Amino acid sequence: MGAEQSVPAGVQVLPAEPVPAEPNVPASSSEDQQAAMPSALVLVGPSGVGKGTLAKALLQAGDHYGFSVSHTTRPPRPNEQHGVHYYFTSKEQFAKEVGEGKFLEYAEVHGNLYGTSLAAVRNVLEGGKVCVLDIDVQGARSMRKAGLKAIFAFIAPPSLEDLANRLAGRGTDSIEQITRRLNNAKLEIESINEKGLYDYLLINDDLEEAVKRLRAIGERAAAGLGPEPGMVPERVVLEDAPLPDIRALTEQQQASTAASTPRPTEPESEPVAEAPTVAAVLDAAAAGPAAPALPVAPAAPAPPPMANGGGSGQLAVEGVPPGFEKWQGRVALVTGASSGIGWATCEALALAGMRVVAVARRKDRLEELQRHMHAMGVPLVNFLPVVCDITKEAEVATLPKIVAKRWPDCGVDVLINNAGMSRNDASLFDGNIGSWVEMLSTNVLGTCMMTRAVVQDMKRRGSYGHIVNMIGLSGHRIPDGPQGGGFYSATKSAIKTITEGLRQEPLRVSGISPGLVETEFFTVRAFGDADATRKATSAYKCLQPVDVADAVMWCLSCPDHMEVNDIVVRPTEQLV
Ligand SMILES: Nc1nc2c(ncn2[C@@H]2O[C@H](COP(=O)(O)OP(=O)(O)O)[C@@H](O)[C@H]2O)c(=O)[nH]1
Ligand SMILES: Nc1ncnc2c1ncn2[C@@H]1O[C@H](COP(=O)(O)OP(=O)(O)O)[C@@H](O)[C@H]1O
Repeated sequence: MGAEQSVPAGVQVLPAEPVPAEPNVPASSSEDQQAAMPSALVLVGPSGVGKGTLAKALLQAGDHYGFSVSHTTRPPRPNEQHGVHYYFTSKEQFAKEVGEGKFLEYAEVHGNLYGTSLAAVRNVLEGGKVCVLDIDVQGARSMRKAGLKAIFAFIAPPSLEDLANRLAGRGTDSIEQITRRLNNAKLEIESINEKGLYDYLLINDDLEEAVKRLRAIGERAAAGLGPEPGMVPERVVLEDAPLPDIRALTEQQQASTAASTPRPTEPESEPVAEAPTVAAVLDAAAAGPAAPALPVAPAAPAPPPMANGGGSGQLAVEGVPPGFEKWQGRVALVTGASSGIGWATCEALALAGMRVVAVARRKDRLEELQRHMHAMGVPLVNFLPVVCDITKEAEVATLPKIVAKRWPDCGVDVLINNAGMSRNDASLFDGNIGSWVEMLSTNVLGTCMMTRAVVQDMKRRGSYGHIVNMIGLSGHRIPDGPQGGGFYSATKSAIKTITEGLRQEPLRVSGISPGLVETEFFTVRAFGDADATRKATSAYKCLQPVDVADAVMWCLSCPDHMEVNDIVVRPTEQLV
């Protein structure tokens, strides 16, 4: 295979070269032993590309193949049978079995959970057969890390247009689901460039041809042979072609099968016009009237293994507090995400499986947060950094649109109003009015505008979530009057009142009131004097941002009948 190759517009991936003849190299005795054991064959690729069809063809081709039946929380399609296509299960049961260590890997895909159980793989392998797995990209990464003896084949569509046609033609998914699957497809296709993830790239253009090629690969797996080298191009360049009109395609498909097939009910919402890459979503947002969003760095290699040894599957197990499962795959927006409590909260939410929108003014800090997320093993598909000033009405109003563009059938379910600031020249007696305005704009108006934008969006979607406001200890007492604490405290008691007021809405609202937390708050208060934080926080061990993030997670994890209204936490040694 050559090195980097460019691709004409509209053509999505480079074709892989045909499978060469078997290498005529005599096997060593240890290779003989290895060869006695068939390996697994992992099929990965976007929804609708034909993995299921190819797997079925393989299984029909000979009895040396067995299928690993996965578990899923998605509802069965009309033609699907429990125990044959999937083991269909509830979220609660899935979570319980994750806790029991039943799964080799699991991941959230298109909003549902899917997992490969040890038993499913063992059943096939113990019968001496090649275990065929149909899993998503995250699952493939986890399986690679787990060291499963397997050949990994990425199945690509000839074009996104074809993929859309197949999804629409299958008639099993709503327009919203097809849109979501196509949006994910681009990112999934980009995973071909992750070095060492796949052994083969197979374009499922002509089905017969694709089956033939897959059977040749399957023969190797059956013989316990490894993959041939060089079967994935050095680099696949994905042209950013607009997504086909899904609604029109679906209508065409339905018209052609109208006589025999009942018309599926169409959701209310409009499909998005295109399924851009991560960078394109953000670029498109940046081109909007306001709220310039952050262009994402080029795709990085697969994240390093986490300290807990987890891939995406384990991430969710280790990071999820009991009761938090209900938020997995849903969207949280955190303001003031560039440092301190906001940063720590983004991290906690993402590690527990939420999609996180990180909002802040400082682009460089958001870029750093993005790199940090990647290093922690958070799939970047779940992270949306947005440069936005919460005191600017137009920018705030754009945020729900940016979120909907990135995750089409989603909206903000959890809002963490964390951004807030103080100034040390804002005493009530001779304070700088500019500093008063700044505090009022950020702490009160910013919080209210953000809340308004999110609540209106929740109303529109008919889906109410949870808002957590950083009230702060200053919402309860006046700490340092001479330094202007009076004005700052006034803004924070406003947040306390606003938090209470929001409880009138059908959403859940919580407040958190931390005392001294070791953050840049004090540096900002001192107009950038970096030493100010050290001075303010060195007398005793202060709270850490992660302590407050833990409190946020607890608020969100409480059972539905329980609403945490305000948590007051101080460092043990803080007296006032
Ligand atoms: N990680 C993982 N992914 C799975 C598993 N089972 C299925 N998937 C993937 O989940 C995605 C959605 O599957 P499904 O809802 O059946 O729709 P499909 O795209 O039509 O096959 C596909 O990419 C599957 O490959 C599993 O056990 N683990
Ligand atoms: N090479 C191909 N050409 C045309 N249609 C195909 C091809 N491969 C699969 N299909 C069709 O595409 C649709 C999606 O295939 P499916 O196996 O369900 O995909 P997946 O399991 O990857 O989601 C099915 O209707 C299938 O018959």
